[in-house]
Amino acid sequence: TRSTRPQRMLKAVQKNATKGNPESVISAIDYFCKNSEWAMNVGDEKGSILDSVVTEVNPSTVLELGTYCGYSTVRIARLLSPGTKLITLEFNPAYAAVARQIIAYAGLQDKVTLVEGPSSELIPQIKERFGITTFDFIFLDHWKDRYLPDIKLFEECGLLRKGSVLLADNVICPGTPEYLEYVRNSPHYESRYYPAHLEYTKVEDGLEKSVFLG
Ligand SMILES: Nc1ncnc2c1ncn2[C@@H]1O[C@H](/C=C/CNC(=O)c2cc([N+](=O)[O-])cc(O)c2O)[C@@H](O)[C@H]1O
Ligand SMILES: [Mg+2]
Repeated sequence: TRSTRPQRMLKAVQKNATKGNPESVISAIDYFCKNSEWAMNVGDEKGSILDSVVTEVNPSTVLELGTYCGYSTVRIARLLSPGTKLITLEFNPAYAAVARQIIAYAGLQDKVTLVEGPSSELIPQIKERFGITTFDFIFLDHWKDRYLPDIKLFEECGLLRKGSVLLADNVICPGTPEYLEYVRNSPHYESRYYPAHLEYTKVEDGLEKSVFLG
């Protein structure tokens, strides 16, 4: 049967990137998406903003929602200080299988815990399963209608502390209007929009950074 786009993306990484070199994996995926097939990775422009926020926060505990092929997982994990690991949630087993191989190709498997399953089920289990009390940094890039219910789940499960940073992809395109309205109007968050473009296109999109105020 015909291969899937994630499988073709993995082949492009194995062909064009250098094993153990995260930068070359990122470049190989961006090249694939610009020259072969568009794919819903955060991309290079928004990826640079992601890099700067991760560097600024320098988090000890990190959560990503929506691994997909692991592009943003690699971007984040490559910046974490030694001994820090990130947890990434992905409920599609086929995507998770590709992501594990791309993360391993980058040599970052020891800095990543990929958990297969839906965020709604996994978020309430995180404290006991991974010994995490609160997250310093959370990257949201899964189904757009899950952003709002999942941020409320973070609050209910006590996974946020004063200063926790949430960074959300696609707040303009495809758009997450309910989430934006919530974080921009809630007295419990200080929110800021980073304008950019939808990955590999000229369409407007951007990232919303929201700091939990307690
Ligand atoms: N509740 C959940 N728990 C765990 N994993 C979950 C989940 N919901 C979705 N996922 C996974 O997260 C990824 C979905 C991303 C949706 N992004 C998108 O739909 C998207 C679309 C465009 N676009 O259309 O231009 C551009 C973008 O940057 C995008 O992120 C997929 O890998 C999916 O399996
Ligand atoms: Mg996205």
